[in-house]
Amino acid sequence: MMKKNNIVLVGGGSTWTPGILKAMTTHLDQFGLNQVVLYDVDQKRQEVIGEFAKILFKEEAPEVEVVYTTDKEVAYKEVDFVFCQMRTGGFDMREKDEKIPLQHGVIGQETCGPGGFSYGLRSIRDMEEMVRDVRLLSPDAWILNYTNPAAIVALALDKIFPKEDKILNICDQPVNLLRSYSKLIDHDVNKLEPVYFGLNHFGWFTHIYDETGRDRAPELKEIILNGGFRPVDAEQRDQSWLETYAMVEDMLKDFPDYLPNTYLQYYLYPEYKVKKLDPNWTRTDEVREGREKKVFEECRRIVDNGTARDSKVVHNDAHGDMMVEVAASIANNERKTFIVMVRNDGIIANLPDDSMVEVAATLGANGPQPYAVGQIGTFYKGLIENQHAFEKLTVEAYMEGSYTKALQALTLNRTVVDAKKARVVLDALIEANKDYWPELN
Ligand SMILES: NC(=O)c1ccc[n+]([C@@H]2O[C@H](COP(=O)([O-])OP(=O)(O)OC[C@H]3O[C@@H](n4cnc5c(N)ncnc54)[C@H](O)[C@@H]3O)[C@@H](O)[C@H]2O)c1
Ligand SMILES: O=P(O)(O)OC[C@H]1O[C@H](O[C@H]2[C@H](O)[C@@H](O)[C@@H](O)O[C@@H]2CO)[C@H](O)[C@@H](O)[C@@H]1O
Ligand SMILES: [Mn+2]
Repeated sequence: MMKKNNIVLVGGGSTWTPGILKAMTTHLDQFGLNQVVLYDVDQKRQEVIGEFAKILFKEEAPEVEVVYTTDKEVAYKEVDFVFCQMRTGGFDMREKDEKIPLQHGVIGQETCGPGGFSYGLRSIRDMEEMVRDVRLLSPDAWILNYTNPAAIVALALDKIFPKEDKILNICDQPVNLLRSYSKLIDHDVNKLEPVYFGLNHFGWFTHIYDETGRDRAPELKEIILNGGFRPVDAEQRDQSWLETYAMVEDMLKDFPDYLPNTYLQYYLYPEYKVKKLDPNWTRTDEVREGREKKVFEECRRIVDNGTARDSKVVHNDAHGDMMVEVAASIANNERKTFIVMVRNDGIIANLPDDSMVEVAATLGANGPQPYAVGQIGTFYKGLIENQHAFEKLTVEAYMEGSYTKALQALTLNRTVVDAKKARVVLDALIEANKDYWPELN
């Protein structure tokens, strides 16, 4: 009989939580549940989503106990899986991460460049605390992390907890791209086998094999070069995401070797993207007026009506499916393939062992078993080594409280480059983050 798991969702008041919970109710035959706990530091957000969760599970899976709390002792007690998706500082701080760099003529983005650096220094602190708290009450739980910037969080956790073998950092962007490719070639996504290398939000698909062993990447590149690229769920996307996917065509024209992750646009075309971005209206504004508003209004409506059966907003997108399928693959030792972050240790032969690379791996009860990538070409090696140096210096700046390392990190980042600009942006971010960052001297 399938094991029934106790899980906790950290960042239970997240805009993604309803979709993840819905995915849990549709995957109960793959991932058994006994108890779902939602934990958040924000009682108000947690209550809205928590009351929605109670209704959803009462209707779809009444045997599962649902609890929501702001008490860590309740949240982390005897859990099998921690799904972590916190946002330290909330959307107020995301807005500053995006707008402050843009005010200085530099890319302002949640996970890339100075914005990612800024968010990274906030996330590390809370993520470290979460791991320590979880380990006190659930020493054997798997910690599945989605908190961004996942690249920096993954590297920091690897440095702070080098012996941990039950923390896995994952991003849903590769699977979203894979789903979008599958639509372009009208092929079942579950029958496509990707070969992928890079860092999080900084990688490339080299091959997309189908079940006959044929590589569909050349065909996909042709389709995108001739007809552009749209996400699989284009109808639900805001304009900025459609523009982001469209940039894949530009990247392929310039660098036709591989299919790029969408986030590479910020590193390859920083000047072009800065001109396109508006320092007074960024992705945070779009999310606040769009997803956040819709999700909370819908959850309140469901709570008022006492039923979630008629809900269209709380849908089951790639994000929720992947989170549950990852947990199921570990819980049932399914050894399915996912693209995840792991310590390099020779997987990409000519990159530093201590980088946290994003590659395809089978996932089972003993964790990820990555597929070897081998040597990568000079252009990709150069880009990744530079980005890894940025990530490593960011983590070291946090751990050592080092202003110099922070300045080095930002100067190295391809979205900044100029050291004088790096200093101005860093000083502005220090001021904005004084309630969150360690002191940098
Ligand atoms: N890995 C990926 O590919 C991926 C995909 C989507 C979202 N995310 C990440 O998921 C997270 C949530 O995103 P969102 O847009 O829904 O943000 P959100 O602000 O709506 O949700 C985050 C929640 O975390 C809570 N929180 C903050 N600090 C906390 C802490 N220390 N402990 C517990 N809860 C805490 C907040 O109160 C908030 O309710 C972000 O980190 C985002 O970057 C990652
Ligand atoms: O700007 P946001 O808050 O909408 O999204 C930021 C996240 O973007 C990526 O996630 C995609 C995800 O791949 C897809 O499944 C779908 O649900 O949309 C998301 C974006 O809207 C990225 O991988 C995450 O790391 C970001 O947090
Ligand atoms: Mn991501």
